Amino acid sequence: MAVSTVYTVQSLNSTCSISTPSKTHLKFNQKHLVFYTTSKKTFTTKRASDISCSAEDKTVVIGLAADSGCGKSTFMRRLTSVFGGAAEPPKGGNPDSNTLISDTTTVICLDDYHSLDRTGRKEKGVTALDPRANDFDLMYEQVKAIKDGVAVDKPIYNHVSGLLDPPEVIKPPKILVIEGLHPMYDARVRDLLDFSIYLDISNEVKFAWKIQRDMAERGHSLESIKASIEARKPDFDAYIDPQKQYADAVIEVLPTELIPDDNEGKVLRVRLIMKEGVKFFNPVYLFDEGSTISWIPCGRKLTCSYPGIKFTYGPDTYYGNEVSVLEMDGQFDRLDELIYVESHLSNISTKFYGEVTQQMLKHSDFPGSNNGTGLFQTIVGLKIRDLYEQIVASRVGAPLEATKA
Ligand SMILES: Nc1ncnc2c1ncn2[C@@H]1O[C@H](COP(=O)(O)OP(=O)(O)OP(=O)(O)O)[C@@H](O)[C@H]1O
Ligand SMILES: O=C(CO)[C@H](O)[C@H](O)COP(=O)(O)O
Repeated sequence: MAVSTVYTVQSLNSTCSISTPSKTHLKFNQKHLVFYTTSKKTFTTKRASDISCSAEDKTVVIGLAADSGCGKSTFMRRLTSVFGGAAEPPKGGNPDSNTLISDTTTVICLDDYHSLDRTGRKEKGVTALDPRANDFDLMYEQVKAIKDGVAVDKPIYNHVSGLLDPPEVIKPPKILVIEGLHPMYDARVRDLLDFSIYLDISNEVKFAWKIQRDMAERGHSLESIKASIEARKPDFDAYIDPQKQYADAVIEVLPTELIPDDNEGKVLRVRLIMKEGVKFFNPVYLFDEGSTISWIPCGRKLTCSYPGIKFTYGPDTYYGNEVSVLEMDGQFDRLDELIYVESHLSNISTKFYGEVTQQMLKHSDFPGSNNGTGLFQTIVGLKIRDLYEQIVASRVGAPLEATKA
């Protein structure tokens, strides 16, 4: 007889209210929770989306969207560093796993939800950016399950072989980051996100970064890089780029305006676009919240060589939403002097004076450490830590969801 039970899922961190026969065992198997009777025979299955779990200890889910080669991995390294501890692939697992696990965070790559492997995409004539090459039902079911404290068997897309490998177990972490092409594409997945970020790299800059990586590190020719960018563009414009309208924070990377007709693409103008009114997220500001400010910090306290550095800050609208925008054009000559800039920024969610500068110095070898990309990625990392801590604090004392009769 079915009875309503408040069920603490074994070895997981959540309490779920599920209608089951008493003394059943639970296991998450791809899209479904499988209920076993004590004799271990499969009794029934239930979709993860039909289960309600208590808020306590629920995984906080962060979405990071960007095209390939746009700095997601670099951003992830900065983010996990803010929480301390190294992020590593699952121990003893598939060496080609795309997952990175640290004490606090688990980063999963949404490429793992490609439903078509490399050959399948070629046969069907679709790119990996096309929604038809991705399994959004499974993505939703599994992210929902993890958020509810249930471990999942997540598939692995192997970038070396281009095949779908056997799945790996993902246990619910404190913070789950879903990074890739489509974290905000499917409305159901989007609704699971506690915070979302879009890395918006302009075509000129994307091209320069791709050349740097794929020519220097992967031996691709200039023509093949150009052809790959061109081939992806229609699907990028149709399916990836529109996600930025949903992001709580966008890091936009553009060519500098400090050098007239610059075509080198080395000096960057970076804009941190922060949505107003997002729960647990207070946008960063320069000098005076809500004002419009233009600031050139170069002089006695900040060494700047040509073309210098310019900050701007102010309110704006972005896809119909009220936002605050902090912009940095130019690059730092001396990273230790960043403390001067840091001391003029507010709401940066540091735990001690100079934490942004410390993080930037710690990872001075990461790409973008001398400009706004590194600075704003570090700040967003600190804001995510703050958001996580606020969510956890808000849950203390939150009542368990009532058991359904
Ligand atoms: N802020 C930056 N400044 C300059 N170059 C950068 C920056 N971020 C990334 N790059 C360049 O772009 C390349 C790709 O960066 P990264 O691996 O972080 O991107 P990704 O989005 O994770 O890529 P993929 O999805 O293809 O694995 C780096 O090797 C580097 O050459
Ligand atoms: O856009 C991508 C996401 O990073 C990749 O191109 C996609 O995952 C397909 O992978 P591969 O190029 O290895 O077949």
